[in-house]
Order: sequence, then structure tokens, then C-alpha cells
Amino acid sequence: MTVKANTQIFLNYVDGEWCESISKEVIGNESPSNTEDVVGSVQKSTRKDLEEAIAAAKSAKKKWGNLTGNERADYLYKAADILESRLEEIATCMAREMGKTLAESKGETARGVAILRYYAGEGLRKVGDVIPSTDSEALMFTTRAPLGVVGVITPWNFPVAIPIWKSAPALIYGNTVVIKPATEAAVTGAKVIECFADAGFPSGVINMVTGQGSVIGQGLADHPDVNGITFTGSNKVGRQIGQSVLARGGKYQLEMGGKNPVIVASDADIDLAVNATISGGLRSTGQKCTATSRVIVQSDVYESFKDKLIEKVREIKVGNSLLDETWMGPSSSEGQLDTVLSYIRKGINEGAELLIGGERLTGGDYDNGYYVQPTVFEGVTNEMAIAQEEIFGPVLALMKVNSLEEGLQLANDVEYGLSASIFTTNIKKMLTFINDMEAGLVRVNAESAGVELQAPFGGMKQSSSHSREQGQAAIEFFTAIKTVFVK
Ligand SMILES: NC(=O)C1=CN([C@@H]2O[C@H](COP(=O)(O)OP(=O)(O)OC[C@H]3O[C@@H](n4cnc5c(N)ncnc54)[C@H](O)[C@@H]3O)[C@@H](O)[C@H]2O)C=CC1
Ligand SMILES: O=C(O)CCC(=O)C(=O)O
Repeated sequence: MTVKANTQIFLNYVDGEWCESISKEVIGNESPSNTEDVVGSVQKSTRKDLEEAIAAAKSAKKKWGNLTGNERADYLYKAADILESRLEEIATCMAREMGKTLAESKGETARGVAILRYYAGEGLRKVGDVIPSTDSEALMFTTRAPLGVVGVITPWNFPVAIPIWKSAPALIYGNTVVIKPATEAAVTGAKVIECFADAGFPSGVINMVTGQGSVIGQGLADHPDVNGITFTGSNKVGRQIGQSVLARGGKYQLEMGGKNPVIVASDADIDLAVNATISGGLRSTGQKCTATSRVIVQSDVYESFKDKLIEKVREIKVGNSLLDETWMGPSSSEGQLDTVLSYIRKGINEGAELLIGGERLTGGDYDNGYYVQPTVFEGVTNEMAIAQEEIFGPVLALMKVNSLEEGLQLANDVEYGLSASIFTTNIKKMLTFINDMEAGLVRVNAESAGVELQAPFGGMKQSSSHSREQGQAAIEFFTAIKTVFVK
């Protein structure tokens, strides 16, 4: 897009300074709720800009790594306080920039504050164990060393929480960071980095370079001075990053897609299951890797579940993310909207029956944004694209089964394994589901989306690099264990 004259321009943050890219080019971001609302523009950086950021992070790492956890924690607490004081403004920016409703954007920003405080607390928690040696005169224990420079590559769907849940543990465990936020949400990302900058982190400890994934993201993945890469995004890009980092012997962590099922058993609380399916599948316009997309319902409750679901979906108010009455905002971009509409067409062409939705919303203010109706299909079979591929949109696929065993078999018959829910009041069914479901997050009588910051998060199968982030699990990626023997 052409950048308007009065658009606010956000700079890169390198070695403690806000600076322009040497390209002198910027990328403008317009709101998917109303494309006339230009949120701001960010630097279209080059590999040279990235080189400078990596060099700054490299030269800062020794001093930062040598601080005590307690000293590093002070900076994180300060960043949390600043983010909290700017919550309203940053949440509004997020809602404008990527279309999440204002209420959800505020919730996510508050979560960012809580994550910063949680990881600040990590600065005073234990990092190792004493292990009995076979030598009675020796002391053996483990401690941990930071990786060094960590590259953080983030998506647009959680522009505050994901950059923070990757950067905060990296920093508290003594690493320095170069972050490349998703361009589609990089103005929000820049505001988050302003909070770190204003907290007074020493120069070079945290750096941000915006720009194209193929240039800046790939540049981070390829760079020999970047010791670890943590990524959230699509499987296609994640795999490519994993291969690049592996090829040069670096460490990587990938959080990727999901095709998350909800199983509704015959003894489920149907109202609870309906509400959770709607919240898990359609909040954030279905743009969560943990979003519900397959709804597997036992035949004896299928019709009553379906009727209640459709009735509730019909009530959903789609609109501008900034309006109080909006329950669901737009797709985050034109490309994302096109992807969703193309999956809806595929569903119809492959023989699924459209129960509600299926169209782009048009007329009035809708014409200025990328709005799609919340959509529900039935008669979905497992070989259809809408049953197998991540849509990242407000599309639910209903599938009828005769038993829990059949439901579980369907639920597991995809390449992904991120999150999954069951609705049942039967303890035996719960336990079978917990044991047999191939997913990193297994939830009972709760929606598939929504993670708690103090608990490990990550997927099985193709959903992740088999690592976990968040909670104390983060220490495994961001540090290396040293086994120490003293005599
Ligand atoms: N698991 C999740 O939370 C997410 C999944 N997705 C999935 O991915 C689809 C496409 O969304 P995108 O934003 O295009 O995701 P993406 O995977 O292309 O982008 C994620 C991040 O990787 C960067 N990137 C892109 N190409 C790169 C490359 N060659 N090397 C290094 N970094 C690169 C991007 O600039 C962004 O910062 C969505 O429709 C959805 O299905 C997207 C965002 C988040
Ligand atoms: O469900 C959540 O709160 C987190 C989802 C997530 O990590 C993602 O969509 O990338």
C-alpha cells in the first residue's frame, strides 16, 4: 500500500537506539476492520540492518548473562509496569492492526503483563539439582547456561503475548534477543518493544528488526551468531526454519499449526459444549493455532447439539473490532480472508453441507474490511480438506460418530496434535480421552483454545518441534544444562 503522509512511522530498535532501515523503505499497515484506517508503518529492513542487530546482541550477551537473575528480573518487572500503564493504547492498536476485538486485545495485553511478571519471578527460582556422586569427596550438581543470542520470529495472531512469551524467558535466563515480529502486526510489536526500551534494558540486550519473513526471518535462521531460534507460525515456514537452523548446528523451537477437535459425548452438558465450541472455534475469528475446527458429536446428541449451535452462531455480531457490540472481528488481512473463502468453496465442492455462513460480508461498513460470516458445515468426512488442513478462520466442521472410540479415531486422524477437548460427564470417557488423544494440550469440559502462561504449551505430531514453551518448560529451550563435578 502507499503510505499516507501523516502515517506514524515506527523504527527498528538496534543496540539501544531507534533507527531507520538503510533501505529507507517502509511498509504501511491498514486495519482489516476498515482499510481506510492506516495504523502506522514499519521499516522494510535489509540483511545489513539485521547484521547490526545480531552484532549488538552478540556483544551484549556476556555482560547480560553475567548479571544475577534478580538483576535481570528488575528490568522485566519495569517492562511489565510500563506495558500495564499503556494497556488501553496498545490493545487498541492491536485491535485496529489485526482485527481482534478490543475486549480480547485487552485480555491479551494483560496476559503480556502477567507473563513478564511470571518470568521476572523465574530470576529467583532454582536452575539445577544436586546429584549424588559415586565419589564421596566430590560435589556434583547441574547449573544452566544461556544459549547466547536468540532469534524470535513471531506471527500476527497474538502480537503482544507471543513476542513476550518468547522474549521474556529468553531474557531472564540470560540470553540477548533479536526479534522479528510479523509484518501484519508489527506496529503493535514495535509498541511492545518500546516498553522494553523504556524499561532501560542495557543496549543490545533486546533488538527489533521489522521486514519481510524471507529476508529478516530467514536471515535470523541462517546467521551463525544466532544460537537459538524460537518461531510460531505456519508449518511451511516453520519446517524451512528448522532445516536452516539444523543445517548450521543451531537450536530451534517451532510452534505451528493445529486442526483441533472437540468431542461431544452422549452424556455431555450440551449447553456447555455449544458455548465452548463457539468460543474455542470462533473467537479471534478462528485465528488461533488452538482454535476448534472439528466438532465430533455422538449421534444420540447430534441433532440437539447442532440446533443449539446454529441458533447461537446466528446471534454472532460481526463487525469492526473497536466497537463494543462486536463479538467477532474481520479476518486479519485480505490474504487470510481469501484463504478462508477458498476453504469454504472447497468444503462445498467436496460435498459437505453448509448449515450457516459461508459468505464474505458486504454492504455498508463491511465493504471497507475483510469480514466473513461464521460458518458451520455438516456431513464432513475425514478426507475433505476442511477436515484435514488448518483454515485459520471461523469455520467449524461437524462430524457425527456412533461411539467415543470412533470419535477418538477421527480426532487423531490428522497430521496435527496441538489441542483437543472432550465434553463428557463420564470419568471413564475422560480418562480414555486423556490417554488416547494425541495432542499436547488435552482439555476436559473446556474449550480447545486458551492457554495458561504458567503451564507448558506445545503440540505433538506436526504441530511443533516436539518442544514445549511457556511456564517452567521454557528453561529447557533457552538454556543448556551444565553438569558440574567439584572435588
Ligand atoms: N501457529 C500459529 O499460531 C500460526 C499459524 N499460522 C498459519 O500460517 C498461515 C499463514 O500465515 P502467515 O502469517 O503467512 O504465517 P508465516 O508462517 O508465514 O509467518 C510467521 C512468521 O514467520 C515469518 N516468515 C515468513 N516467511 C519466512 C521465512 N521464509 N523465513 C523466516 N521467517 C519467515 C513471518 O514474517 C512471520 O513473522 C495462516 O493461515 C495459519 O494457517 C499463522 C500465524 C500463526
Ligand atoms: O490459545 C491460546 O491462547 C494461544 C494460541 C496460540 O498460541 C496461537 O494461536 O499461536
